[in-house]
Amino acid sequence: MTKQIEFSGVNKHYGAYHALKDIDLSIDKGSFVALVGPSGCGKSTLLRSLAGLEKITGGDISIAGEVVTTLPPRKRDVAMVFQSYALYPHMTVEENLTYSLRVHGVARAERKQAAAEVAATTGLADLLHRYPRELSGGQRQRVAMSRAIIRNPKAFLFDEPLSNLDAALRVHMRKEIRALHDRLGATSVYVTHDQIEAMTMADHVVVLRAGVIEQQGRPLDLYDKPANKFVAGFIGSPAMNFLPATVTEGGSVAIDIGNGPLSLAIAVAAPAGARVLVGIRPEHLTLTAPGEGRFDASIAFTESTGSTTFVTTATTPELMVVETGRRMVASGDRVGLSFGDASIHVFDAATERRL
Ligand SMILES: Nc1ncnc2c1ncn2[C@@H]1O[C@H](COP(=O)(O)OP(=O)(O)OP(=O)(O)O)[C@@H](O)[C@H]1O
Repeated sequence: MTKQIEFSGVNKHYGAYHALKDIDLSIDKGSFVALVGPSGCGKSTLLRSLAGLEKITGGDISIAGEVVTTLPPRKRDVAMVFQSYALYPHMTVEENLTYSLRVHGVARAERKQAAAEVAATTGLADLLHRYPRELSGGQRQRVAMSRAIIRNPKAFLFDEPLSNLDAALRVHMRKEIRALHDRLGATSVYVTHDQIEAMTMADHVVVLRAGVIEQQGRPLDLYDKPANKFVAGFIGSPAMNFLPATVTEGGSVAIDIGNGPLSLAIAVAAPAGARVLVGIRPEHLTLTAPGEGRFDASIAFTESTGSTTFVTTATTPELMVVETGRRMVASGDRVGLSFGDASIHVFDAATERRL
């Protein structure tokens, strides 16, 4: 695979604040990479550093084999798509699309042709004469993308482009952006705080926390083998349950919940007596009749969306169970809980690393 973008040892300080810490990241040509993490983790800073909108304070960034660390944004040949769309309100869609071509001295006829071609790809052909205020949110987002496409950049950089849209349109636009990426054979870097968006759109997900890459990999690899408690809790919805547990003499793990210690048929590489955290995803817990599961619990409350029921147990800590379909249980009911040992994750309680 050809590398299209490389961050090597990238650091960014805002005064005394260390916003990016030794970031090493390679992005394959043609791939769709999501940068995801909680507010303030540095994902926008990383994207803006790639675009040249922030000056990094250490390390290097390359685009298509060329070191661009000291180049200004316009010389990097990347196109940024923002959440705010950043359209010119006094220009029509066509003028917005062709603005960068006009600045670069491209002739009028050629500009018109380019706008018509891109508009045909993005479904804007009938809207070229309109002004941004005459468009819906989704259409404005399409104009913003079209304006990026028309420049034929080396990479598309998206900064939370869908956050202004309602839930249904967001789901639709995710597919549209991904389809466009595939059609163009583009390289895309996409910043989002929404792990579902990252998981569903990207080939490669990079999880950031406090300026550090906590883990990167294919979406389902992060789901199946989170490297630490943070990633385990961040990827997957609703979030993974964590239970305090102790490593037993035989190298197994005993959870302390419900009716006394519950031994799991797994082996961990930690000394007997070590404190660990057992992670179980809500979708890997199932409800049974009392006495027929691994342990019993009372139900604190239930929430149903019709297709799915979220059940919270009255245990310490409380557990979230996701059941598909409707479940005829109510708060106060006594139930059993079952799970397969293969679906268990174990983390060191002190370092929070996967064992
Ligand atoms: N110009 C600045 N001066 C000082 N600190 C800054 C500046 N810009 C960002 N920061 C800080 O750097 C950290 C990373 O900011 P960044 O915008 O990259 O976060 P983010 O992960 O994109 O968050 P969000 O999802 O909230 O946008 C934050 O703690 C932020 O307060």
